[in-house]
Order: sequence, then structure tokens, then C-alpha cells
Amino acid sequence: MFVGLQGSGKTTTCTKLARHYQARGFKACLVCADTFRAGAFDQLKQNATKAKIPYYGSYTETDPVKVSREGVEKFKKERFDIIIVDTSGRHQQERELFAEMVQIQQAVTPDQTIMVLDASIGQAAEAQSKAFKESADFGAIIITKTDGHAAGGGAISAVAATRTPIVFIGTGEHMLDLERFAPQAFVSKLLGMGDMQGLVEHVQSLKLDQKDTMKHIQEGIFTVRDLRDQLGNIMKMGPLSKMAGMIPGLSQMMGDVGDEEGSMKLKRMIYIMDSMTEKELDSDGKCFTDQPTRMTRIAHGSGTSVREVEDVLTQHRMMAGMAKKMGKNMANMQKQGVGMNGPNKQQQLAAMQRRMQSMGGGLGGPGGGNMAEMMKAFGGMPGMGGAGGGGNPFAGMDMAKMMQQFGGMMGGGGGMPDLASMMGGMGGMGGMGGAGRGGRGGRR
Ligand SMILES: Nc1nc2c(ncn2[C@@H]2O[C@H](COP(=O)(O)OP(=O)(O)OP(=O)(O)O)[C@@H](O)[C@H]2O)c(=O)[nH]1
Repeated sequence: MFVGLQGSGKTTTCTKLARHYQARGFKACLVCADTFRAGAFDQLKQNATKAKIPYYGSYTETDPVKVSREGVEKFKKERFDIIIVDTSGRHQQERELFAEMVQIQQAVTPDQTIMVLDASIGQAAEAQSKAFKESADFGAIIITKTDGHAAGGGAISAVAATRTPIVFIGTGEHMLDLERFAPQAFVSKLLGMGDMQGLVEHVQSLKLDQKDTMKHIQEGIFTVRDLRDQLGNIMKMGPLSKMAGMIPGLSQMMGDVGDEEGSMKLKRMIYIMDSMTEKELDSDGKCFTDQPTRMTRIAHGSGTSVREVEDVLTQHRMMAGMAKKMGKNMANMQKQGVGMNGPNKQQQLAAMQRRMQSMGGGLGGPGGGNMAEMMKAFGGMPGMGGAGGGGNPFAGMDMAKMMQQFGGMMGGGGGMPDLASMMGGMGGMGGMGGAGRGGRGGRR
């Protein structure tokens, strides 16, 4: 059950949370117990429909206690794992509404009552949460709008007084803008040091489909379609600035590259590939150099310029070259039998871990992120050859060799890549609004 002040972001956060659990395999649903505000049910309905989450509510029933009881009973019968009840927002003084909140709580006997707090109220959060605590005894807090200028620092320190855990934070208006609250990650992000754990969780929740591309890369192949799929995956990840905030040092490096410019560029690249024939998409791109008129046709078809089409093909050639290198190395590794399928798998894993740790220590760069964790995160990053949903595509291989190769790929000259060149490589790979222009692995 959700409680909170009017406009704190309750309804939005209910849907975000339901989607969060749904993406992790739970049967989640929403009950609208806000019969107070006209349009509240419509808002919940709209959000729920968009996120494909079952919902319950009524246009005619005015008793919120009745609606919530009916909704919860219905979904319990249908064996839902997580039933979220959204109550109407209130002001601190609204006695009647407070009484109603308690009645709903008694009617549905929630396993958890969560209070939603807007970060912008800052230090006032303490008085606010105390007032709520006196009526509805909530067990957890979600702080919303931490993407605003208030960043949540004041509100977070204020609610410490209630000794209630903050479980999630809202980081934007989009459905995916909900993060599990981890104090350490939160602080390092505030300080511009990135949040690799958040990145891994975010990428995992997107359920990116990378199977075909991974298989291709292992074989040393990278088709134009693979590039299209990877760019599509990057688009799914949400605004570039948000992703950058999670990668140590990247947001500083990106400087003035705007989200709009970046995503527009990605979109145009996708339009270009959408104007290609199936055969062209599945090709290695040579047909374009053999018959350059194809590029003119595609530029016309996609409403772009021949120059842009050339750029996409250059990008593809670069990635195909890397895939070829990678495929060869993987084949060599397999030949040498360094795969970890033998009986001493545990020992090999431990040795790998040690090697990774010692390498991680050598990684300078802004933020000095833990290399082992970074590799895990990059495992699931589109464009980095990750296997679907954050799985580590390097599992079962010699990590040291892999890392060396990464260094080579990113222009680090065979050693460990420094962070800047890694990001340069990423920017180049994804064509992400020029984020990688300065990096050695960048396009030019
Ligand atoms: N920037 C940002 N906006 C948010 C966030 N969470 C919610 N919002 C916005 O805050 C506004 C209010 O959100 P609602 O979900 O309608 O608030 P509510 O608490 O349900 O409002 P009542 O039903 O009146 O109590 C909406 O415009 C949301 O898009 C967040 O984390 N960041």
C-alpha cells in the first residue's frame, strides 16, 4: 500500500514498482483506491495500460475502502504475487483523509506500507514523515524526483530520523526511472563516481536480446543487421545522460553532448538501416563498396545524406573488424582448451578472479571503478558484445587474454585500456552522439 502527499509521485511510482517486479518475473498488479481526485483512476489506468500491468478501480464507487478491498480480493484470487494499492494524496492536516488511509490499511492489511516523498521538500521531509508515521505506520520509504535540482540529499538525511529504510528512489518521469536505493551507490553518483551496480541492474531489467549477435561475434562475423540490433538496444536503455551517470567518469567526459542530439543521431542511423534490403542487412557490407549507388538509394529512402550512410557503413566496418579479431581469438582459446569446463573449474575461477583483481588495481582513470564489476556490467552492454541481460559473455574463457584483447580493441595498444579510451571506444561503437570522438577508439 502506497501513502503520501498530494503530487508526491505516488501513482507514477506505483506503476514503476509494478513494472520493476513484473520485469523480474513476478505477477504484479495495481489497485486504485484514490476515489478523491477526479482523474486519478484514469491516470493509473493509462500508466498501467502502457506498462501492460493489470489494474482495478471504479468510476462510480466513491468509497475507497470498498474499492481497495474488492481489488485486493480479486487479485488475491487470481494469485498475483504483488498487489500495489494506490491511495489518494493528502495534506498534512487533512484529518479525514488520514482516517480513511487507516481504514484502507485495516481493510487490506498490507504486507508493506510505503510512503512516497518528493525529494524537493528537503528537510521538511522529517516533519512530513513523522505526521504520516503517527497515522499509517509505514515500513519503507520511496523518495521521488531525485533527478531534480534537490537531488534528494536533504530529504534522505531528514527521513533518517524516522529510522525507516528508503527502498527505492525515483529518478525521472519515465517508467524505467526507478532505482533500488543503495546508500553507497547513491553517494558515489552524487559525487560523479558512477554506479556500476545500478547499470548492471538497469541493463538486466531491459532483457536485451543479444543471442544472434553474440553467436556471430564468436564466429568472427558482424553483419549490418547486428549493428542495427545493437543500436536498437542502446535506444532502449533510456537517455544517454542517465546511462552516463552510472559509468564512472563518463558524464564529465561527455561534456555538452545533449540527449536529444545523441538520440537523434542514433535514430537516423536506424532509419538508414531500415531503408536497406534484407540481403543488405545480412551482408558484410561489401555490396555497398562494390555498388555505391546503393548508398544513394538508401539516403533517399531514409531522408538522410549519402555522407551519413557512409558513416554508418564505416561504423559497421570498424565493428566487423573487431568481431573478426574477437572470433579468431575465441577460436584460438578453444583450441588451446582454456575453457573452464574441466574438473578444476573452481580453481580456474579463483585464479581468474585474482588476476582480474590485480588488473583492476592498475586501472587509473576517473572514478577508478572496480574492473571486475565493470567487466560484468560491460558483459551486458549492447555494443560491447554482451550476452542477453547482463550475462557475462566471457564466462568460460581466459579472462586475462580477453582483457588484453579488449585493450587492443579499444586502441589501448594491447595492455589494459584506460577508462577514457574505453569510453572512446564505446562512443565510437554506438555512434553515441559523438561521445567517443575524443577517444582513441573513436570513429576518427
Ligand atoms: N522528474 C520526476 N518526476 C516525477 C518522478 N516521479 C513522479 N514524477 C512526476 O510528478 C508528477 C506527480 O506524480 P503523480 O504520480 O501524479 O503524483 P501523486 O502523488 O499520485 O498525486 P496525487 O494523486 O494527487 O496524490 C507527475 O508529473 C510525475 O510525472 C520522478 O522521480 N522524477
